[in-house]
Amino acid sequence: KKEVQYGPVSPEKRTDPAMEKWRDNRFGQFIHWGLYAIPAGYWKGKYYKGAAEWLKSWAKVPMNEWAKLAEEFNPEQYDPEEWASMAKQMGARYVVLTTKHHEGFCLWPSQYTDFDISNTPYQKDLLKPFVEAYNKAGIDVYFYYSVLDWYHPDWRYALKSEEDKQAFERFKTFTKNQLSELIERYPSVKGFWFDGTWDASWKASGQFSYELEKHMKQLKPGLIINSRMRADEWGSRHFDSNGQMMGDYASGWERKLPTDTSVLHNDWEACMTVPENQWGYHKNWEGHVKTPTELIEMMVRCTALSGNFLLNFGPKEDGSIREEEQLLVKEIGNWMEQYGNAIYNCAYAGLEKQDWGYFTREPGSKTVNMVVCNIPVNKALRIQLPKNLFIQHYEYMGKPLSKLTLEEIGKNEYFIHLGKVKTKQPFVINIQLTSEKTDNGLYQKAKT
Ligand SMILES: C[C@@H]1N[C@@H](c2nc3ccccc3[nH]2)[C@H](O)[C@@H]1O
Repeated sequence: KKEVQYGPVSPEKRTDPAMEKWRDNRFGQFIHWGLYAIPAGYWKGKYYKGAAEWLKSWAKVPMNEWAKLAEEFNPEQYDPEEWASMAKQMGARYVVLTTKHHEGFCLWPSQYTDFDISNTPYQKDLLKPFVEAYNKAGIDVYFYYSVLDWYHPDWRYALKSEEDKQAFERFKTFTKNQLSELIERYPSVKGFWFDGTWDASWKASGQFSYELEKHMKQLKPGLIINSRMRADEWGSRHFDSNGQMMGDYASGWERKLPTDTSVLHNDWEACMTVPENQWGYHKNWEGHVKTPTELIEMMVRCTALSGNFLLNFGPKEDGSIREEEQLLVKEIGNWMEQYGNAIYNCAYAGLEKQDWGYFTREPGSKTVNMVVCNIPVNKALRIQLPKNLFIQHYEYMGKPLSKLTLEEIGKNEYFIHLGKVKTKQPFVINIQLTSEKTDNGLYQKAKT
């Protein structure tokens, strides 16, 4: 065990109401919006296939040229009420919006930089109406904030000289000032999603990130901060040098999902793009665009492993939402309307995973949700229960199933026979578990 002075600030599994609400939310909307939405993946007529919010880097654009984009940023179609109503329709219970991405441009009028919304034709604060609209829709607001800042003259990737160290001290003060400013200006914010914290300079600032997390939680008790914000004094990120998670939930799951129950030890969240790797708006998505069904299954997998799923949207420069994302709002929204109870407030059910899909369960409930994503060729859904549990009741809410029959096929082992099924989306079967074996003729031989 190593001596770690600047590791976790809060306990690993907070039980306060704010953290319980974070867990209950389960499904969130990520929004990446900034100057990068203007060029949208093209620079001087050339197409760049990399992530659009990184275009400055791919096209090697000098900052004084990139910063000129602020002179044309004027999102006249920006309508946060419309965004919030779409998020509500989709069933998102929280939202994470980029206040400042790696480009350093701030969507709010910051007193600590001139590279912000006040120096654009639009001028007005974008965050205030956003926070109001989403809160009014009952959706919790979180702020994404990139430590990495390509615009700020005192940003350093590494601390190689005394000059670097002095510059980075100024940069850390700037960072603390901006974060305090965001909490003070928008006090209903529920937490921060830090990014851009992989460089040596930040890894050498473990004590600072420890004290910054403490400072922010003193400014706003209950604040929720992701593990990506943190390094310890040894440069270990997300988890300190003794493996203790820093921050309030593990946020290393970017465009990838966990596959086993080892994640259960901590709260965690996976963030996901609709195309393979685009967060900011790109005019032409290349390659595979995930379908609503794929994204629904990812969300279910996260819930089944007690994690959150954060689905990304990249609004256009004018503030409008692209067609593909509008389709997701509708399709995912329909599914959540019918089956959201298998997601919200749910978590790992404690049952052995089966190939046909996922079990989810509201902690402490006797009802287990079977979210069926892959109908077996024999149309029989296998269930293996722990030895002291039995199925007392089972039902399907919704239409696609004609009838279900339950067959006991072994010790605490069952088949649910589906009969005729017609469905295009995953569906949910509820089973009631009981701890005593009731023989109410439920276990009739299956009529297959
Ligand atoms: C949530 C995502 N994190 C940013 C990002 N930058 C990266 C640089 C290297 C490897 C992964 C990265 N993810 C992406 O731009 C997006 O904001």
